[in-house]
Amino acid sequence: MEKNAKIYVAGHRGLVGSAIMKKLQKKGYTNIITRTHKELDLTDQKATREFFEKEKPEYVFLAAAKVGGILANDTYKADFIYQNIMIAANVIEASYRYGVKKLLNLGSSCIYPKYAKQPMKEEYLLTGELEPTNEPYAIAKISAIKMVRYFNEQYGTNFMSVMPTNLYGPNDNFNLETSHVLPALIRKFYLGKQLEEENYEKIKENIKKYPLGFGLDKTIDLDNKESIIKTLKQLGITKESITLWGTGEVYREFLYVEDMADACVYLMEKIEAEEMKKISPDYFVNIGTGKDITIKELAELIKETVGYTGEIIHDTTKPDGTPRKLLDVSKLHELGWKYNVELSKGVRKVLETL
Ligand SMILES: NC(=O)C1=CN([C@@H]2O[C@H](COP(=O)(O)OP(=O)(O)OC[C@H]3O[C@@H](n4cnc5c(N)ncnc54)[C@H](OP(=O)(O)O)[C@@H]3O)[C@@H](O)[C@H]2O)C=CC1
Ligand SMILES: C[C@H]1O[C@H](OP(=O)(O)OP(=O)(O)OC[C@H]2O[C@@H](n3cnc4c(=O)[nH]c(N)nc43)[C@H](O)[C@@H]2O)[C@@H](O)[C@@H](O)C1=O
Repeated sequence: MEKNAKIYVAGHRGLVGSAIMKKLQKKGYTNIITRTHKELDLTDQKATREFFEKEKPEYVFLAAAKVGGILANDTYKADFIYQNIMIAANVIEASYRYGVKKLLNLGSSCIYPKYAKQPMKEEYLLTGELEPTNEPYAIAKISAIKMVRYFNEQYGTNFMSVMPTNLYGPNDNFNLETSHVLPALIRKFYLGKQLEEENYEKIKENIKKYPLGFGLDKTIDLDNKESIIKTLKQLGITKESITLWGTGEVYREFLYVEDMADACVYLMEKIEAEEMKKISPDYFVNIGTGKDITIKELAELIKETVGYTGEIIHDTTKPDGTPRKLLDVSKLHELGWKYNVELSKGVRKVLETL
């Protein structure tokens, strides 16, 4: 990729998109184009084609998607399947139609079967039933992977996909209704700690910065201590305890988003679709650390890091999701890339941004 190549980062304000932007700017790329969701709704085929026709990007990072944690995926199933299929279909087809040189499509580790053998190799795709809580999202992600493959096969495009594990980092989604587990737990323990120390000003600041979700932002009175305590209690956050969803017995793997951005730029710079085809006939590679922990262990790590002294409670009325989804990252290592930021360090870096 030439330093003045025209690069389009779709989803540039999101967790991954913003990290890719920072990485590209740091590496001296000077010609990056972006559009906010408001400026360009990628579920709109006409608008997407008009954008590509006008701007003619040479390289595309497809990091725009409707994304959320287990509760959001389980609640808004139609939105997750429709919006993600449309975004992928429109961007991949327009990239072919307007001659994009190379496209990197972001999938997800939840494309693999619920009970896949661990660690999961790229070839395990579509070898078993999916995890119901995020089946819509997974189907949309699998469709995008297959679109990349079949555009390459039929039209000779140079497109490829990556399958990241659970990602976290600065600029994450901290809305306690729609977020993933890691940002949710960092925020829950952080707010619990402020309650222990009666730092109501810090709590007020945090709630002004990030929505709580569940409609609570409309009902909380930030100038009333009782209202703050009552509202946080509804979210399972008190001085005495923090409530987690599910049994806490399931395993998850976590990759710091700056590592993810580094891997995406590395692959875009160094790998062509034909090389990716040697890894998988569907032109994709897993991206992760190759290490996982239980949600219980994750909660203990975050509790320690934050310095919260209360108890941990498990609300087993909430879903666990898939029992484990550890990625086999041996192919990624063969391509010459390895993760850098350990979980304990990444958690501390996120805590600093709260
Ligand atoms: N976070 C994670 O743990 C993982 C993420 N991924 C994948 O990485 C990619 C990026 O995810 P992540 O950064 O976490 O998600 P975010 O939600 O942080 O960012 C997604 C971005 O896409 C934009 N967007 C959503 N819908 C549209 C639309 N219709 N038109 C234009 N823009 C839109 C959002 O804008 P706005 O907010 O304004 O709507 C947002 O800026 C996704 O493909 C996701 O599936 C894969 C595995 C794990
Ligand atoms: C990233 C990837 O993977 C996502 O699936 P997931 O990993 O199951 O999502 P999750 O991070 O929300 O949950 C992980 C585990 O953690 C538990 N858990 C405890 N306490 C909280 C909690 O407070 N919030 C959340 N969200 N989970 C909690 C929760 O019950 C579950 O057992 C897809 O949605 C999809 O987005 C996808 O592509």
